[in-house]
Amino acid sequence: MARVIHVEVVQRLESRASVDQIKIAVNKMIDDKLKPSAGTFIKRFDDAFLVEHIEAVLISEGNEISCKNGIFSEFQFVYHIYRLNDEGRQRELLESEEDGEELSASSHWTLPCTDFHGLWESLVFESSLKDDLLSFVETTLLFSDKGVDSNFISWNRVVLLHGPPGTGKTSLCKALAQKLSIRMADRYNHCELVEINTHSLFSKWFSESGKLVMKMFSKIHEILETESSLVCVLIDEVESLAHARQSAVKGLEPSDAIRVVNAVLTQIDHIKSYPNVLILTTSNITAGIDLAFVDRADIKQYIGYPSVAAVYEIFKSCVKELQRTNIIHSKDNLVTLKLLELSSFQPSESTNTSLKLYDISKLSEGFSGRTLRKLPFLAHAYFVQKPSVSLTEFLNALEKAVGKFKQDCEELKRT
Ligand SMILES: Nc1ncnc2c1ncn2[C@@H]1O[C@H](COP(=O)(O)OP(=O)(O)OP(=O)(O)O)[C@@H](O)[C@H]1O
Repeated sequence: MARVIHVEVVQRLESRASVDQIKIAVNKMIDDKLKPSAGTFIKRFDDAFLVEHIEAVLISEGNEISCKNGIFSEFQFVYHIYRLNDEGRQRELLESEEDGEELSASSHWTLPCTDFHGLWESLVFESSLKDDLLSFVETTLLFSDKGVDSNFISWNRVVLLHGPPGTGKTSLCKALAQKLSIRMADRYNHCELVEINTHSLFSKWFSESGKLVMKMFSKIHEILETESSLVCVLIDEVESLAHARQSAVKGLEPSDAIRVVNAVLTQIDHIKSYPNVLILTTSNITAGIDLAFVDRADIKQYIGYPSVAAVYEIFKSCVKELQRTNIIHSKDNLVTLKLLELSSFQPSESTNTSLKLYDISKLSEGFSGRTLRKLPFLAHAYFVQKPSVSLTEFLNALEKAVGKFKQDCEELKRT
């Protein structure tokens, strides 16, 4: 059986080339290249047609794909050719009839969009977490689309990602929506991500806020009426809905609060009946959240702190970005962790810098992804302070930044 390889091609907005023309040109590029790097965007092309029409190509699956030895013939290529929407975030403002004040109730993106381009690839998790999540959701949408009776096989379209702060939950939801819009473009020709701003919903209590929530959801209903549209609704920190409801019940919040929460929950229940909706939720608490629709989520995925291997990959991607921008001027490549393992972590000319980064990664275990992505910046700000450095100098600075960060955390704990 052939293994599927996804070839995601970003066509330039102004390009009028046909799908077939693009497929032929990209296929040739794959054949010509000795080792197209799987999992990273290819942005430089030799072929004039590709330069004119294509922004980037991404080949997913498999790390060691080499075409010269014929391995490619065992794969089946699935092409996803798309253009990136560059309109950015559209805020939906709701206006109070009472005093004309505006409330930013939700944000919308038409997908796939520039804002989330490459987000999926930038997130590093254990083994197959991302692929499993994508397959779960694809199956969910397929079952809904085919009208499988949920009395026989039960499933629903709710995903809950939970875990400590800064571990990439929100980013993963947005990246997942973007990936679906690319991979399922055959089925859905319009895809939208709607992020409900729960915080701003509770920031000010309008007496008519329940009505405003209904107004906001009526637009989502409108999109959902078109079968070929997919709407991904993101509710970040879903526990804030449960908290607000509990506080309201205990009389700690104004009665308007409960009106907003109930309106949101009722609306979620309504839109859940559409087969072309996906509800993505995140939470920083792992204990049960008192909300029925979350409780019934099929996919409850814990997202924890990155392992040493993931830390290494995250740092490696940061180094690559600093090399691309010439802040690190030496072009020496860091090897993959797999290669370090194969060399039994033995120091050699080709592994020394990678081993240094591996040691720094071990020191950084237990940090969130958000902290890890900030550390290279802090390393430069505190310990480099010049426009361009060698990789070794930079790694020394990174090690110091990790030490300083740990010390700062300790001091914070003591105060
Ligand atoms: N596993 C990871 N791999 C790569 N980058 C990560 C990872 N986790 C977090 N990040 C980085 O940290 C940033 C913050 O992540 P995000 O806001 O998605 O986390 P979160 O879990 O939703 O946090 P919070 O609960 O505080 O909202 C992201 O922009 C991303 O760059």
